[in-house]
Amino acid sequence: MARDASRDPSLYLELDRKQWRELRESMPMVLTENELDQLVGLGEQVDLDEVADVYLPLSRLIHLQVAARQRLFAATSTFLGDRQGARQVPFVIGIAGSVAVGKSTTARVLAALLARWESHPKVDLVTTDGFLLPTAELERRGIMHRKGFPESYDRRSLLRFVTEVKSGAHEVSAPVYSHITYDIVPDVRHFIRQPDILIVEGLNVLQTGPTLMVSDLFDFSIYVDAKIDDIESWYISRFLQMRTTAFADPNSHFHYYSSLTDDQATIAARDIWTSINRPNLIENILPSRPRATLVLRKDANHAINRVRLRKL
Ligand SMILES: Nc1ncnc2c1ncn2[C@@H]1O[C@H](COP(=O)(O)OP(=O)(O)OP(=O)(O)O)[C@@H](O)[C@H]1O
Ligand SMILES: CC(C)(CO)[C@@H](O)C(=O)NCCC(=O)O
Repeated sequence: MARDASRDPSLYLELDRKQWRELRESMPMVLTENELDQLVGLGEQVDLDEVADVYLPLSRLIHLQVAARQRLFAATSTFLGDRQGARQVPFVIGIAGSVAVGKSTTARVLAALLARWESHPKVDLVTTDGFLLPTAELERRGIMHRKGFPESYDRRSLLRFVTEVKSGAHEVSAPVYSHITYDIVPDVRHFIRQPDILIVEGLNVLQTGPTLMVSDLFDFSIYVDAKIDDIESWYISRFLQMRTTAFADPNSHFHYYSSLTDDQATIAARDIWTSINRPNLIENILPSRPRATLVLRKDANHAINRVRLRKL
């Protein structure tokens, strides 16, 4: 059996929440309860204690790394004899993890905290959903049932997009995905204009391959982790809740599900989980976990109680 590098104690530091929280040092709490409520997704349970214990130390670590990374870029610039002097290169953070694990909430909370630093106030967030192939193309390729798998994305466009942002392009745009229509929104773009920090959130962003991939451009990466059975139950309960929220919209691709009973909806959700999202987690997402700079591990109640940091 292949050796699992993530078990090598010399590469990683495992900390429980109490140990991690001490690394916050004097970072002030900069979010109010109200601001936090706007950031937390359906079914997620981040509270101000978790922001203080988990996200503030993380914001401090990333802030230190942004400064260090600028010095590294400056070294290359000196080597090249670049007379313009070093420019600020956007710092790119990848956030990976299963469907329904809470990546987008993590991304939004982190973006809000990082934007409070004076030295890097402009933080942008994109999700790789926008780089899914349009439904018509997924159908043409016969892979509608593989949505979220690596082959369902336009990976070349995603790589080009992040490369352009990092190269300092004045304006770069990404396509936009709608969970309501379950498809790319025609003629709508998300514009990014020279951010200090770009967060790229998506299931498979930590994947590597024989060619250059978006993961090669990350300066820091986070994997949001939990037990598979816990994520399944979060997926199912979010699905049940969506009957009266997102699915209730007559335009929703899933509108039909809004009229299902609890039992019927549970069966439907479990079927989607078992046939699409779980296999993707096992085959593609979990194997990318050892690569993450930081793993945030959640317990069944969604609380982040363990952190694993790659120190080398
Ligand atoms: N079918 C849907 N209809 C409407 N909204 C949806 C649907 N599926 C997911 N969402 C919402 O879209 C956001 C992102 O969900 P998505 O499935 O892309 O990611 P996820 O991996 O489940 O996200 P997360 O890890 O943030 O829970 C979440 O806030 C979720 O509540
Ligand atoms: C859009 C993705 C792929 C990722 O966000 C996901 O939410 C999705 O639609 N997965 C396909 C199966 C499902 O509807 O859960």
